[in-house]
Amino acid sequence: MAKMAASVLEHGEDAFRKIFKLYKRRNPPPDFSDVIDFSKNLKNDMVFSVELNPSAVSETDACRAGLRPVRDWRAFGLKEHSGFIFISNPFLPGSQQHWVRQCLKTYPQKPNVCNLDMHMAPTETEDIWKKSADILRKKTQGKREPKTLLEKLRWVTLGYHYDWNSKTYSADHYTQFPPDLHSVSQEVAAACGFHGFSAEAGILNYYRADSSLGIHVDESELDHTRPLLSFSFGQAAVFLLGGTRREDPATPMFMQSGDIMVMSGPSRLLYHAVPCIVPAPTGQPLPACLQESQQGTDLHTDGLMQEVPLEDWELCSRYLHTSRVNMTVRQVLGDGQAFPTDTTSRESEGSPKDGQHEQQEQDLKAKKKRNSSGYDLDL
Ligand SMILES: O=C(O)CCC(=O)C(=O)O
Ligand SMILES: [Fe+2]
Repeated sequence: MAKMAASVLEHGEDAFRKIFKLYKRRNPPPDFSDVIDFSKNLKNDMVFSVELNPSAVSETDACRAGLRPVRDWRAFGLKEHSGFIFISNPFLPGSQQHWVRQCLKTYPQKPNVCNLDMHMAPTETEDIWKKSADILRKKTQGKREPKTLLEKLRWVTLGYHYDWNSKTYSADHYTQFPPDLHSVSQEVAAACGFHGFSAEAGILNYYRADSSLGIHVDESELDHTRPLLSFSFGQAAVFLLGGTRREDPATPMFMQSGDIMVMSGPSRLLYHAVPCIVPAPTGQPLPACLQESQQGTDLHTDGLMQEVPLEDWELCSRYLHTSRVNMTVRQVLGDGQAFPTDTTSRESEGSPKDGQHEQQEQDLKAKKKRNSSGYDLDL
């Protein structure tokens, strides 16, 4: 009770919302000095190193999935958030490019579902990459031109396709989960002690420089004993990890390209949010790990990692100069579990995966209303 009183501040604004607004602010820009940076040598009382299990994933399997040997991973936990594991970029040089291209070129393709499908015909959203590539290549910076479909892409769902309206998954809306993402998720989960993890649903989020993701908890999956995995590429973001109540205070941390987060155990159902994308330092629009060459690596020898042709990478890297892509991977059903026959029951529980994406660039009139892409706007 005392904690509750302390976290609710004057003007009815709670601690999480206050910190969310602080990092979302543009003018003056926020002070990022309290944001945990796992890529640096940390001297932070809240952070501890986590020993992963190097023998859970063979070096060959790790390499097949584009990952360094598990013994070389730098993993961290947070004292206040048991079950939360942060893995600081465990990708092999040159392998992030594969995932970026999958997110921009492959995964948005049918039969996967994206925000544009909510208000466009399937033929119009059939090959977003192809329809955008030539226009994007010719675009001149700073000039006002209509946005391409790739620039309008906000989310893609994979596997069991998340229904943003009912906040449920269902047996009858499933398409094959991408095998490469399934493999990498299985390896990461195993290294963290979760054997037999099965990637069944994915939500990919595409953030532009002014995007944010509102305060929410991911609880629509039916088995919460399975971890939630999150992979980030491109521009860095501030990630806020809160408590079990929406108003609980939140811990800010940077998520940088290649970083992986695992929310498991007690942290599986914690509130979280992404208040902002961090502006890239001037003169360095892409992080160094995305400039590592794929040449000279044996990443592409057995088929899981594909080599990204230069012309594709040019477009991907141009897109990433101002964007961040995040893939969250979920196991929806526990072993032997099935979907309930009446899917409306979860909705009546008041399942709060609300306050989803806020797209600042959206026309102000759309604010407060569910936008046509299926996201709830939060502020
Ligand atoms: O973009 C992120 O880091 C978080 C994404 C997320 O929380 C979600 O998709 O549920
Ligand atoms: Fe989430």
